[in-house]
Amino acid sequence: MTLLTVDDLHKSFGGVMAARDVTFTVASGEMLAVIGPNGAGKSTVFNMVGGQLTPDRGKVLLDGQDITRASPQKRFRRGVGRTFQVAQTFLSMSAAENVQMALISCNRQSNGLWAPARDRHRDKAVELLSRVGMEEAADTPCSALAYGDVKRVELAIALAGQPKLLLMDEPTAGMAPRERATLMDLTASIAESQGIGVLFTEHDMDVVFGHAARVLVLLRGQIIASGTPDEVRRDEQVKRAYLGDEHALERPKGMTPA
Ligand SMILES: Nc1ncnc2c1ncn2[C@@H]1O[C@H](COP(=O)(O)OP(=O)(O)OP(=O)(O)O)[C@@H](O)[C@H]1O
Repeated sequence: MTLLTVDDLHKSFGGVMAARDVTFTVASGEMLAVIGPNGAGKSTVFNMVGGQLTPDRGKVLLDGQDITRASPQKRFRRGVGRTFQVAQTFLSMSAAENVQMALISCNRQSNGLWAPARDRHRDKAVELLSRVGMEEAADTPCSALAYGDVKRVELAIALAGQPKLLLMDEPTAGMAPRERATLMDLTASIAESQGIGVLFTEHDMDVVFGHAARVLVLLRGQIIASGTPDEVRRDEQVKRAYLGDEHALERPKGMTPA
């Protein structure tokens, strides 16, 4: 079922066409990666879906509803979630407290008085942490967790908003290769089991070709290819776009075709 429809988006900054004729869809439960060399327009497209940027032309529909001009907050309420880094100031709080804060905020309750809030949504928070395999770390301060585990908490925080569509900007940046695969396997299985569409940008080609169901390639603001990881990897235009980085599109060792 089509969840997100992006239709003919255009965006320019002064003389720079950062996005043009950008059209694609994301289905429920599908992982779609947006890739391209630096400056290709990935963030621009991503931010037009998230609501941080308004397109000059074109439409963004979620579940058939036009959200092109909706604020990020309104999109969030309609089901567009986004992963955010656990803020430095929240690192001293436990994993559960971080998720509880997200639940309090989603439920639009005051979080000004922390003491009474401590128990609010505790069970739900632990349940969300269990979905990302972090139940046992519920009471551990995020500052004491390994980086990959903090990323899982961030995923639980994003899930607190019950997103239909999850936007992940460079989700594995700064992670070790094995941690990257674990996080993306987890994301893919949650997306599939809960019917969440995932749109992510990523520079790491192992993550892209190992975890995306479909890949969209941008170059100078335009989609130059889209398809399965193998289709995209074989595409001559894509190979040329990555010229000078001839190993970027190689299949990671031991991987079978997607
Ligand atoms: N706010 C802005 N003002 C002016 N130009 C911008 C702005 N945002 C993006 N651009 C330009 O638009 C083009 C696309 O940028 P964008 O950040 O979307 O690319 P990207 O693919 O995300 O790049 P990277 O991989 O380096 O993050 C670039 O030429 C960039 O310089």
